[in-house]
Amino acid sequence: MSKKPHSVKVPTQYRATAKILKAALEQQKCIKTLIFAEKHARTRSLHTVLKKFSENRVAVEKAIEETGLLRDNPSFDPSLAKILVTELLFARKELNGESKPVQTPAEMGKKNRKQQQVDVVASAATDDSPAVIDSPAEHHTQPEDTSAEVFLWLLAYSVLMFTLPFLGFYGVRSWLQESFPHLDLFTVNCWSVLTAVVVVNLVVAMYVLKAFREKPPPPLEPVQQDEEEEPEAAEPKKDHLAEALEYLYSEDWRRKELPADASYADFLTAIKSLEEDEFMTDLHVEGVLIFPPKWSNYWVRHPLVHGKRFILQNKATCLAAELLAPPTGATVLDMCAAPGMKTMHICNVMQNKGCIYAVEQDYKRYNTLCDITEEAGCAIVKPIFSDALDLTPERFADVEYILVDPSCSGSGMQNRMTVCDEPKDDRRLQKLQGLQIKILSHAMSSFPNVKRIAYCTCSLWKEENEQVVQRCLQLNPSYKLLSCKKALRNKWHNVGDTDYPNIGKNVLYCLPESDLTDGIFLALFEKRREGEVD
Ligand SMILES: C[S@@+](CC[C@H](N)C(=O)[O-])C[C@H]1O[C@@H](n2cnc3c(N)ncnc32)[C@H](O)[C@@H]1O
Repeated sequence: MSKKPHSVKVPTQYRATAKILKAALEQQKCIKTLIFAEKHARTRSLHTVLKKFSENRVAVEKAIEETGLLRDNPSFDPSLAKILVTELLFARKELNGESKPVQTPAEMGKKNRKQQQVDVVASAATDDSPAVIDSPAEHHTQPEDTSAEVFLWLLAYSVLMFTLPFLGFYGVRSWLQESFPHLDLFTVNCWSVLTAVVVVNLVVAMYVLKAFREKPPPPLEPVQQDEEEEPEAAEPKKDHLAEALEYLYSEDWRRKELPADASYADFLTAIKSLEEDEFMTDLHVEGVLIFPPKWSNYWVRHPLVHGKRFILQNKATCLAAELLAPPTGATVLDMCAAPGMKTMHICNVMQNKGCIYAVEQDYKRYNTLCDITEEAGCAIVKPIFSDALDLTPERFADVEYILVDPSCSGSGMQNRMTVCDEPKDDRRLQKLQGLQIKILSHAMSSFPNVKRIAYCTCSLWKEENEQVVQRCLQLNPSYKLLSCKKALRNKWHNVGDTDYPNIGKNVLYCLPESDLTDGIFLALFEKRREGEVD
């Protein structure tokens, strides 16, 4: 065993990951919390290696055991050994750095790839006292009894997945998600496919919330748990997207870019083939970032999402504010606002300048609307607890832009059990349609200074969409439809049913199977000028 005159340190990333693993195993602490409390490391790579370890724990520990890595090197940190072996066998399949503890398994890994065998070699107990134990190439990554275990798990899993659908009760899917949070969305969605619910793996979309608060939120760095001091108030940075991109690059995300003249088909092809560590900026909505579906759980729990620096929002619903396009300083009425996702996005589009009346008739939901918009620092939002049908022209004479997003069947929502297996309930649809027509028609007839109205539902039924539009145009001839597709520079595919003349081609559908978003319907109306006819 030779001592190196100058030891080379194990890379911070491995040491940090090993530290987290140790705390998680010994103190039963939540890995996510530990990851985000880790100051100096790239949280996403920590997440990847730790996830791989938890998926392959049996195999990793078996490999360490059978090679005698820890037995022969008692001072080797067991957590570091687990991380290095995981990285080598199940993650990047190579190790960074020149330190002896890293170098020896790395060389071994090369040999291993050639021989298709696991040949974990122990290195030094510490950086300065490297010990190399060359083990014969007889240890496989998946020991036989592990395969048997995997087989049994798969069998049990398949039985569960094939049996549950026949139980046929609503909410099983959400029960699965709540009870087994480690099942990722893909797994849960696979189960839903088995139940004949058409669920696609939707891309993850989020946008960067501009710094609204007088005192800007902390910079885009992982939030420190034990942070005591409030960050210094400073001028908000101008380009929030650039700041977000910088943050993502520092976390090893790669941006996939398209040529400026890329079509919507090109865009869809590109997002379908996003690599695990790639993201894209959206083709239609400025500031929206698109990630592969597998990262949905990661982002849902991310501190920057919790801190409302990034707002996770289905891309389709971001189109409402994009199409309404109120300029900075405008006066907007959001007639059915809670919980406030679109209100917040409109506020972002307006750069928090102007005024947004956000109306909600359900008290609990109204409170959520108040909380969400306040937390996000949306200073221009004025929440109003009221029935939208009671709003009077006198009080809202200044309104120029209106969003109508009424209650609907929700048949386009992908996270529900009700997508395709729920029979069409004509009576319910008729009732909903009545309310939708009332609210949209009230928007069109009651406010004298309105320029544009966006109507949207998360339903795929024509009763709530084309038919509502048709009836409201009949009742309010002072309005005309604008082409949503044109507003998206023709970079869109799915429009409405052309059996509704002058309506189908102008309205827009987002469809899960083709657009990888929730199922959403959108229509855009403009007030005619004096004497204007078709
Ligand atoms: C589809 S949700 C709106 C989602 C919201 N725009 C968002 O993006 O977060 C419909 C909301 O409208 C509310 N609502 C329904 N009818 C209403 C009415 N007549 N006046 C005010 N709010 C109404 C419902 O209580 C519900 O919260």
